[in-house]
Amino acid sequence: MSDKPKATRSSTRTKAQPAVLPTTSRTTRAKAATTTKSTATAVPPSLPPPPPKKSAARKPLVNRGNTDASDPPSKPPSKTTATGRKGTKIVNTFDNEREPIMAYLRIRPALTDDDSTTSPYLTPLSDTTVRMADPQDHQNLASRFRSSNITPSSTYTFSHVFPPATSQSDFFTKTTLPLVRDALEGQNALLFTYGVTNSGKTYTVQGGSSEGSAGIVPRTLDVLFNSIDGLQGDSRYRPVRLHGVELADASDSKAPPVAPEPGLEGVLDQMNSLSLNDLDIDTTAIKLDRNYEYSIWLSYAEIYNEKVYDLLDSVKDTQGTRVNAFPQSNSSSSLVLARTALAIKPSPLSDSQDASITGKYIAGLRQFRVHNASQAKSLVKLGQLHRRVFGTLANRESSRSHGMVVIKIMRCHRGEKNDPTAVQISRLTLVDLAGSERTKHTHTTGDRLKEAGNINKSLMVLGQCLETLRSNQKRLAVSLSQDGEGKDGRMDTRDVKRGLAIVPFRHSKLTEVLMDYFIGDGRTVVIVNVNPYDTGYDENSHVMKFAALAREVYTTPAPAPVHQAPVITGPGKLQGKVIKKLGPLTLNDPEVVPKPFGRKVTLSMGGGSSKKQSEAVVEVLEVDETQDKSNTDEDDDDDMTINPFVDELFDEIEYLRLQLFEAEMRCAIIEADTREEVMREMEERMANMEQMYRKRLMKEIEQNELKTDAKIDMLHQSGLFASPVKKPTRPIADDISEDEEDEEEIDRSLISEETEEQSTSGEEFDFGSDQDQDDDDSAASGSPLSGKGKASVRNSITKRQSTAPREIRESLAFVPDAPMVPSDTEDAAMSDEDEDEDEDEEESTATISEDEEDSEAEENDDEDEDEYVPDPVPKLRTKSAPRVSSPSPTRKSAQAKFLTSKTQASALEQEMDNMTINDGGGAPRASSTGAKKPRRVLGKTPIVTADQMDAVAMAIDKRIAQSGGGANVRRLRLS
Ligand SMILES: Nc1ncnc2c1ncn2[C@@H]1O[C@H](COP(=O)(O)OP(=O)(O)OP(=O)(O)O)[C@@H](O)[C@H]1O
Repeated sequence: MSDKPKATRSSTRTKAQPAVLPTTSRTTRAKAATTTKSTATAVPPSLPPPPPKKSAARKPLVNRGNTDASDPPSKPPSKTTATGRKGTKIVNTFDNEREPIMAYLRIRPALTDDDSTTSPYLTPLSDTTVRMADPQDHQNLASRFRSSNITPSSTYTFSHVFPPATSQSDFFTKTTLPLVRDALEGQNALLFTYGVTNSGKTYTVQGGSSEGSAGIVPRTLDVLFNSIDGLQGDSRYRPVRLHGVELADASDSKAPPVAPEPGLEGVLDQMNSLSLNDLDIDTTAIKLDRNYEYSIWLSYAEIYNEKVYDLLDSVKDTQGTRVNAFPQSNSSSSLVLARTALAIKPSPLSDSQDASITGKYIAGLRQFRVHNASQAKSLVKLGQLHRRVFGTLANRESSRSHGMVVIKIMRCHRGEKNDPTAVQISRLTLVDLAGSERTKHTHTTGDRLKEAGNINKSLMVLGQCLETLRSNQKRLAVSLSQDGEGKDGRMDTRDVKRGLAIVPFRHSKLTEVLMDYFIGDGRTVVIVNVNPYDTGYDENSHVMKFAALAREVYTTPAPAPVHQAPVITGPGKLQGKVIKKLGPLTLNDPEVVPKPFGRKVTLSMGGGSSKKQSEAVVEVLEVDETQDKSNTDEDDDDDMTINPFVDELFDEIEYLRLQLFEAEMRCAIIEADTREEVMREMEERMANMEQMYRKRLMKEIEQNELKTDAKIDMLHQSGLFASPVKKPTRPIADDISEDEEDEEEIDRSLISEETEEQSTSGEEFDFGSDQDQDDDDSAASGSPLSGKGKASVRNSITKRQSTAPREIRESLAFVPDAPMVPSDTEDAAMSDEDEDEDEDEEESTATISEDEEDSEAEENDDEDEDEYVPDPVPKLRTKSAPRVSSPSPTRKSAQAKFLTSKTQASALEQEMDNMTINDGGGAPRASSTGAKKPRRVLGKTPIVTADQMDAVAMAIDKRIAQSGGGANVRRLRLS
């Protein structure tokens, strides 16, 4: 009797939320990756864990080989202590049992040519870390403006990373074999795959069709039956509900319906090749205590559209008759298949010793005792077929249902075969989750976000549950460490637990069914499947985050419960209950069939090289679970424990949560739309700006052309082109610039014209005459420059404005206002003006600010531009044209400047009058550069040498400098 398995559930297992020390290493990102590297090498997580101690009352498993090295070091198996803030030792009775959820990453290999040419966005960095970088980050505009918080590159840490080349056998050995061992030794275990569509979840769980590709489920069955070979007993009991056992009846000894119904088999066999490879057998065997007898029970459920269905139930028509003949394509009527959803119920208190165990079971889920692996695999195969018919045909592209293979292992000591309290039942649940993607191959941000609304509710709630569990565990650990102070290490966790958040297991069928695993009824493993060639970078980022979250949740692996007092249910009662649930359906009975939901699916068959393809239409009726009135007393008791107010609150929370989710989705969609709109608008604006600048450029080019034309016209009008002068005939001084040449050309031509005019009028104009003559002329005309010759010079000077140095133009051509336009008389008068007034004017000129000068320069520039279109010559003479302008400070200073300029001009004229220009034979009167040869001789035109021109320029400069306007001129020159 010493080996008799006791009711081993320790009191600590009753804690709903296992405590956990605040973890210092968040395992998600690179930071964690770097901190965990050293420990990861110490305990390679890839190694299979060492076999646990064989014991009926199993010790909690800690420090297992597959424990993530990045997690805080596990406590010793004995009572552990935590140190409070002031060093008080706190007894933490949970620490020795807790264990993080294991998360393994499996990277799918490249399957198509497209895949192999694309570079994967997932790079394994080590055995435990991967780097994920968005391949389109630099090209994709949407990713640049991504509205979500998804980063373009991240490093994630897992319990172990399996590269694409990992074989199915290797993967099974490192991830699932430890769980199979646990289950055989009486411990519950859960494994589920998580990933987007096409990432390899089904391949991982069920396997492929090639040799060696058998997945986790068939290998698990192989290992189980290899291990219990010779240890199978003929127990009088069978498992019921979650933890309970009851007396078996005669039907249990019958072979399970391992083959699909005849009619369906014919169709389905041809639809697709089945994934389970019967020839692919795993030969691994686990050494077990041979004092025990074992029996294996199998059930297969599906959660589809938030309803739970039994995949091992016979396919029936609406009359409840088993389908034996499948309609062919030529059949006039389509077959209507019906199935009823099963209810999820709380596990009765009588099934377990501990009232706080709040697990739930699928009421009415059929389970079959299987005697060998082949039988078991056939059942799984049948379930797969039913899943295809009822589930995935609604969406051929992807599995949208969660497939759940539940294997129950019942063991009892050989010496206590008839003692129901000695029976121990453990569960191993293998789940192939539906694709977690929010969308499939949608390329635009808006569409992708819109499809995000279709996220599978079950998976979302699963994530929420893990999140809540994690935060609760952290809070609990912190509270425990604080409460322990000053209490001699004793603590009461009840108060602490009252403040914890409610884990929303009830919000989805998936989490309801699996909840007992998360609250400490077994070990949990998450397998994350990723297809690194898929375009769903964002979706895969969510998957990675889910895995990271899962790794921060601690579960409490513990021995499966032994029922306290077996409910010996008579076969009739049990059978009747099952028959009531699975029996014939009558559509007229509203109680039995509350809300039938129908959909049509078309099955194709044949179509091979030799066979003709045919189709059959099957109408599937899915019925909600019945409100079973025939609950046992235990069930009723359990239902009573559910507080309706809490139920209401849950509903309210669920409603609010959905609303929040919808609102967030709407926000995200609006944000994405707005971003797109703004982008479009920006692009439009940029295009418009480009067009506008192009137009402006063209306009400027046109204007420049016009200016050039105007210049040419000027030159024409000045007679330069009319009486072309051959350049080679005149000597050109090397240091004379092009502009100066032009000016001189104009001057000479004007002087020539003037001289001709003089000669024709008989009037001799002598540049070399004395000052008296000039004075006479001045007196005759009332102005020193009134003579024709002077006028000519003046014209010449005016002409020079267009090409002369800027300062000269400034000083000579500036015409601020019409009333101030100088006439020759005014010039003379101005020259006689009061000296004080002149000084004032000069002063005001000197105080012209830089800005004003600039603005004036701009004005002058504008005026210059104006002068070119379309008749330049009159424009040059617009000095006398009246201008209307309102006086302004700028204008005033401009006027002052004009007066200065005018003074300068008068002085210049005077200077020029005083100059004596020698004839061709004479030497220049003033020459700073020495004597130079006359440039040319034009008829009777007096010859002006270069030296004379230089002398004139120098004189102008000098004069301007003397008159005080030099500062402005110099500034202008500088500008
Ligand atoms: N490790 C692997 N080695 C070889 N082929 C693989 C591997 N993983 C997946 N595949 C192949 O990739 C394809 C998609 O895999 P699978 O159907 O398992 O994806 P899934 O995630 O289950 O998709 P869904 O969610 O739509 O059911 C299949 O053809 C499968 O054979």
